Amino acid sequence: MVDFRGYIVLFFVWLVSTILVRSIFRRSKTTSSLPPSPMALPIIGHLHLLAPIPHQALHKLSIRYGPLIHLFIGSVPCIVACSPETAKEILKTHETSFCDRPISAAVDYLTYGSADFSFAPYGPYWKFMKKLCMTQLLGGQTLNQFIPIRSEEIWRFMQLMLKKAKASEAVDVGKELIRLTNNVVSRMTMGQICSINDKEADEVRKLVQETAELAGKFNLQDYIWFCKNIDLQGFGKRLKEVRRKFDNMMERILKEHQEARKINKETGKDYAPMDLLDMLLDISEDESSEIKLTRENIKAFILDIFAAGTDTSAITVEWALAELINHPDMMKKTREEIDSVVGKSRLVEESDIINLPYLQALVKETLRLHPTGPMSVRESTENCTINGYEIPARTRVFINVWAINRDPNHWETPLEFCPERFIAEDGKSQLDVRGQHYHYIPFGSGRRACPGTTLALHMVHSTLAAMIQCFDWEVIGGNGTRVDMEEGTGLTLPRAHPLICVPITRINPFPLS
Ligand code: HEM
Repeated sequence: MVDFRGYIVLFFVWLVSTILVRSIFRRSKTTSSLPPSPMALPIIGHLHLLAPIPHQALHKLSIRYGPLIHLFIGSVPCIVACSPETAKEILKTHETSFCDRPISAAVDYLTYGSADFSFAPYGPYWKFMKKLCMTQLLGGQTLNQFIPIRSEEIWRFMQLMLKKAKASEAVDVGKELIRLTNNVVSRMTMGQICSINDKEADEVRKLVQETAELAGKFNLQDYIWFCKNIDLQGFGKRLKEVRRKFDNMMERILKEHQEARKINKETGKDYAPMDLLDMLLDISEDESSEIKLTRENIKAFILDIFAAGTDTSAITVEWALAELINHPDMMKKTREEIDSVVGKSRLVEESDIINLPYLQALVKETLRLHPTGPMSVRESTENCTINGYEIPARTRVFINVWAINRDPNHWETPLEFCPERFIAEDGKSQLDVRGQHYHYIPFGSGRRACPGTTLALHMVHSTLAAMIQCFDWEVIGGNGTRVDMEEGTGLTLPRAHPLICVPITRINPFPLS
């Protein structure tokens, strides 16, 4: 027994001294040329400084330590860029050194060994998929082909709101919006399946939510070197279960698609791809394709689109509505604009958006203060010098989009919600969202910027416009009129408290239905 205790004491002495030697060695080897850094703790590094909401905590640190900070999350070296100037250095001047994304154990497992697009290293496969996204999968022609899907789903959502309004029932706005965007993405990627069957749609939604949660969870195995092979938090079992369910669903849908394609071929019917899965299957069967898409690539790509494309757009609409409820003058102005362009006898459509500059400015201002990708994460692929500091290869890079979008050196009264800042003198909406201006990068910037920007803007504008055109929104809870704007925790900047409202019908553009 005494011997055993002795071994335990020896083990702890060894552990503590190893940690100290590692941290001293790490410091003396690197501190001179790295960006400023707060004091780190052994083992966890600066992890304790990131709570409760990382982008907010990092913003506070940057006020004290400057726009480029060096941190250790556990034993992983990181830098954080919190100003437009440092973001430009990383995203433009030295772009090619920062085109990779770090891959966690959970992401690697969920994406079939990083067979996806969002986390693929910057190389031939990523370039092939990016081109495909921009020209086919998420390109203008495909998005036009799917206009009926988006209008039908908005129509279904509005019918539900009408029903709630009639019964004076409260709605969890965010939850219903996620249902809407999930239906749109499901139908675009895999066809009718999910929208016909509500139970199936709910299952997909739960699966996507759990995937996002697991991918975003802090996993000790990724950050603490001696936990690398120990699953102390028990994530392994949950990951296996989620991937098993997702894989079963995808295999079933893939088989259905393949059978339908076979019948089409046999009967010699005219064939046009119906959804993204069809397009991906076409490419995977194309012998002359420069890259052969595997079944894993296809499944992982679909997962990417769900994970990146559903919550982000839904939560943006929820934040925009919350801001409008708190700013009745802006609600009135947006409504007047919609009424004057669209009238009161039909529902606003995607094609109207171009004529609604105030609505566009409103969405831009929402994306400035509430960017649903609050931090863009990259990894350096080679040694690089930024602002005179040496950034070693394999350093994790956080671009704090949330902090940059409210930088007081670039924005007047940055914390105020003011869509007018996006209206040019000629009355048109100004300042593009696509990463050309480094003080406003809600969709990131450069080669790895968001490929879903156009789809997201279509969804956000038309859903929000329809909600404003047809309903007043009476807030339940809080003080009854003002909505609490506290941020919650999560990868996509969710609200801390759900937005619960009773819709009150203002105009009903579906009188006969
Ligand atoms: C309001 C909605 C959205 C916001 C705010 C948003 C924001 C972002 C941001 C900040 C990034 C990282 C960019 C970078 O590293 O520079 C990103 C990447 C990405 N987004 Fe979006 N996004 C939205 C909607 C969508 C939609 C609708 C889709 C697809 C259907 C999508 C697909 C992706 C993909 C695949 C990536 C990874 C790209 C790559 O690694 O090359 N996003 N998004």
